[in-house]
Amino acid sequence: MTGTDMFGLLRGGLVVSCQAYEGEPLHGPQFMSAMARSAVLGGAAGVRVNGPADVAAVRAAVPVPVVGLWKDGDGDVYITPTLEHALTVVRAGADIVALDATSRPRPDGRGLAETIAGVHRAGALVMADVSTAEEGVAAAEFGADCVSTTLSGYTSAAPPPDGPDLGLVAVLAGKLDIPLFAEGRIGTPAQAARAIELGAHAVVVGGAITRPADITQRFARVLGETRS
Ligand SMILES: CC(=O)N[C@H](C=O)[C@@H](O)[C@H](O)[C@H](O)COP(=O)(O)O
Repeated sequence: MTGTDMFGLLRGGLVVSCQAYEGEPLHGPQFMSAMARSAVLGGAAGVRVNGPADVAAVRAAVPVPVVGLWKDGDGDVYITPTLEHALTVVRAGADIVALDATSRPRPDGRGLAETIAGVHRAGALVMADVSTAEEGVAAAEFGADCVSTTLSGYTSAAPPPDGPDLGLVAVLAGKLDIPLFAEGRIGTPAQAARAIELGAHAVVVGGAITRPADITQRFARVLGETRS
């Protein structure tokens, strides 16, 4: 499938990020493929999945585009930090590889353009996860197929803000001529719709849909305040 076809399938739609970390009750390919199937039943146009095992299981379980990534290492750059990680994610079956496209140095010493070219040679598309408008524009110049606002709020020591960075969505939508994905802390359908109005090609939602412990905590905290 060409990039145009792939992004056509995602236009105006919802990509559900299905991720659970090691140690969490839902960690593991069987749970994440069930989560992805549930998302597709609910109308997801695509899914975003972490790690080769989950990517392979989800690829086999759903017919929609799979955005794959591999969070690894304890450095600043942890979303698909090297070209080798990216190629492993492609081999696992991802259509699009999401990778850190911030201006920070990558641990394998490769530049972003070289990394993107390597993913293209392996037959997949690249989603550039950025934190600023400048990084998004640079990623497009370096050959990324699409940009996502994934890392806004996560590159400094300060805790991330509560809501999504819709300001960045608006600015990048005005600067890019490749698809822009709004991602990060989108917590309500209204915020997702607003991101599309502001020019996003599609919206990625994770925790608000796929993290039941966090969702439960939001309710339990409020009730806890009223319990004696
Ligand atoms: C910053 C980072 O590492 N983001 C990760 C990227 O894959 C995921 O942990 C997020 O769940 C995903 O971006 C969706 O965002 P949210 O869960 O806020 O809807």
